[in-house]
Amino acid sequence: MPIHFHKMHGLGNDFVVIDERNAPLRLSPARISALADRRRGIGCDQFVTLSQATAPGALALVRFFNPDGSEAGACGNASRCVASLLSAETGQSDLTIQTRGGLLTACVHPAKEEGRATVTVDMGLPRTGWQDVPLAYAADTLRLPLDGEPAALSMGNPHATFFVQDLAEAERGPALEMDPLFPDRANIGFARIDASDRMRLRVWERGAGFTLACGSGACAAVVNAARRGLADRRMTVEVDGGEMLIAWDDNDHVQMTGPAQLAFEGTVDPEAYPK
Ligand SMILES: N[C@H](CCC[C@H](N)C(=O)O)C(=O)O
Repeated sequence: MPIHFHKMHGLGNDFVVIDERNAPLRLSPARISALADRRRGIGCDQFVTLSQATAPGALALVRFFNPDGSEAGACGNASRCVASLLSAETGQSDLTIQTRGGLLTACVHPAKEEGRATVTVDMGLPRTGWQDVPLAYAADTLRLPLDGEPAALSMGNPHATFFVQDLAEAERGPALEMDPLFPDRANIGFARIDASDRMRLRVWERGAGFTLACGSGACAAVVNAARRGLADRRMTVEVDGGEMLIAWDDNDHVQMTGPAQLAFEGTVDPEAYPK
């Protein structure tokens, strides 16, 4: 049976969003991977499903899948996109979504253009324990025992941030994702601090490769920079696809503000893809 999907993006980090709140689809990882394929499927950096929330007050349970079929506990850019969809559906500008990483509240700012919104998501508390990331063994998450001494934390998904002068170092991303220090693999960020309130960031995403933007990676990079005393708690993060504003508030929650854009809608028959 053909199903409806939204194709959306946040700063070029792109998503297929499927609403299965009324009819659970139970797509297998192989099928998600096939649908996410850019040549043989619809193509996306993350495949996103909305199902019935189990937490009171949440509008949907939102799950994020990488093109390799693995599941991520958090995705900042997709959270903004889903919030804008649910806001259009309900008329609410403040809303809550449930993710594997926890409950997230979002504020959808009044749209200036059709199909494009600016959204702030409270991405919650960064978790800096070595078991939170997780790491394979106890180590200081402020300076991991790896060449370049990245800092690591969880935003609901694992991130390591390297502070570099030259973004060409990002070519180390693929090998670092698989480093034995990260039993669940990790998203690997390379941040160049350009001013106390500005950084340039590239992220090699676990299960997805380089993307034009990584919201949770931007949150992690700003928190890690502040923890290391390298920059302010509020920064503009420039990624390949544009800019996000990240603020690590006094209550330690991380607020992420950026765009959410609808590209197109369509229908697809999942049965036509390998199981
Ligand atoms: N693009 C996403 C992150 C996806 C993370 C995923 N690659 C993982 O395995 O954790 C973001 O905007 O936060």
